[in-house]
Amino acid sequence: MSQKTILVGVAGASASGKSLLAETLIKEFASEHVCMISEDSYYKDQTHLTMDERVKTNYDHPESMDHDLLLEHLKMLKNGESIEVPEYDYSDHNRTKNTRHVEPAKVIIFEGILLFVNPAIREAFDLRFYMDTPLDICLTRRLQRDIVSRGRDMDSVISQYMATVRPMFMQFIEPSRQHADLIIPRGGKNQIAIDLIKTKIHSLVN
Ligand SMILES: Nc1ncnc2c1ncn2[C@@H]1O[C@H](COP(=O)(O)OP(=O)(O)O)[C@@H](O)[C@H]1O
Ligand SMILES: Nc1ccn([C@@H]2O[C@H](COP(=O)(O)O)[C@@H](O)[C@H]2O)c(=O)n1
Repeated sequence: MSQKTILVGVAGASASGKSLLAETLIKEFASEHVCMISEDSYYKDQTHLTMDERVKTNYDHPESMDHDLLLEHLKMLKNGESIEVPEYDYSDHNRTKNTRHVEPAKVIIFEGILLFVNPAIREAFDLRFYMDTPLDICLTRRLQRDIVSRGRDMDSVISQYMATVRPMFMQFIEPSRQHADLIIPRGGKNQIAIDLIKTKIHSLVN
């Protein structure tokens, strides 16, 4: 593909609405080639660990991510090469054996909590957005989502939140907002923000 791929990064707290914003943008660009990749696909392989050990991993610390592979993939997409994105299983706390083949589309939206922490990774994005959603709303949404879709119970969500999710947000994620081009309040249903982002992406694509 000769056309340059625009790489968009959406960061913010867990359950702040990153995926919803990305999915909304994909729908708005209906006829064009836009796709989404989750940073969660780049959690390190944990096949060598037992399930008891995997449960104890701090999934909100940058060390839990294979950011080397993510950076390599960002560079490959920019060079017009396709990538094989690992598939992640939250119930197993591990990558599966499957991958998703992703072609260098016109626009690729990456969403993830730690995307703006590593300088080389954040600089690979043409546009950087940060979801500014109050933490109490994020926790309420995370409780519902993790129990319904990620195989968790209320006690495990709350104890993980207190032990790692909130402290790592304070240490790494919240400070990384300074690297965003645009800070988005009111989550993934903020239609004015969506319209502004669409206009900017259109101007970069054309
Ligand atoms: N503005 C919103 N209003 C209502 N529910 C929302 C809103 N934004 C996100 N959600 C819901 O909250 C949950 C977490 O949102 P999601 O986009 O998956 O967060 P993230 O990708 O940041 O972890 C999902 O179930 C989603 O549908
Ligand atoms: N095995 C795992 C892997 C990740 N998490 C949590 O996911 C959150 C990031 O994903 P979002 O879609 O919420 O942005 C992160 O806060 C991790 O705690 C997990 O619980 N288990």
